[in-house]
Amino acid sequence: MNQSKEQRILDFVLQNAVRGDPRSVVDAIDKYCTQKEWAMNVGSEKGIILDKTVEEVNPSVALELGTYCGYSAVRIARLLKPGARLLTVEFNPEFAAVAKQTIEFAGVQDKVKILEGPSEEIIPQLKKKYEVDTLDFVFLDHWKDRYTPDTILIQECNLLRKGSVLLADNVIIPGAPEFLKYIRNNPRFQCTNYPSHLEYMKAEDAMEKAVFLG
Ligand SMILES: O=C(NCCNC(=O)c1cc(-c2ccc(F)cc2)cc(O)c1O)c1cc(O)ncn1
Ligand SMILES: [Mg+2]
Repeated sequence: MNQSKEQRILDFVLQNAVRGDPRSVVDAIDKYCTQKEWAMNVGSEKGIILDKTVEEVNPSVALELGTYCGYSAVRIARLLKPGARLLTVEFNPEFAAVAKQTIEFAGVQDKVKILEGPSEEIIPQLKKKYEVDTLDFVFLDHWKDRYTPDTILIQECNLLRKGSVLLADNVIIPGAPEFLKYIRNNPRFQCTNYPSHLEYMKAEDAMEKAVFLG
């Protein structure tokens, strides 16, 4: 049966990264996707914006929507303090299976829990089933037309607290125009735009940070 691109990326990580070294896993994926096949990881340039935001927030509980191969889960988890955790939601079972192996190879599996299923089903389970009180940090990187409904759902489920930080990937390409309109016109969020580029390409992209004001 033909290997998927995501399987090829994982194989490259297993062959070229160092087990237990998250940085080497991130670098191996970036190398493969630069030299061999493009893939929708947040990438190294936007990855620095992600890193800085995670370091600034220093979350105890972080949520990622859209795990894909686990690249950003490894980037986030490697920066978490002892006892902090990342919950990452992936709808696609093949992606989730690859991400699990990437996360384990990087050695951050104790900090990361992959939740398989549609975000609209999982978000309402976070408090009771996954023992979440509030989310300190949310990275939105899943289907771009889910950014707005899931941000509304997260608020309806009372998962944000004063100072919770949302960071959204791809607000220019593929684009999340409705999300930008929603979040920038919502007085309960303080927004900041971070211009960047599409992963592994020259095309312009950007990330949007939104701090919940309570
Ligand atoms: O999360 C799910 N898909 C990936 C979302 N992410 C993207 O679509 C994405 C796309 C691009 C992108 C940019 C330019 C281009 F020409 C093609 C793709 C870049 C990115 O950085 C992304 O993050 C998903 C799957 C599924 O089956 N069900 C529910 N959700
Ligand atoms: Mg993305």
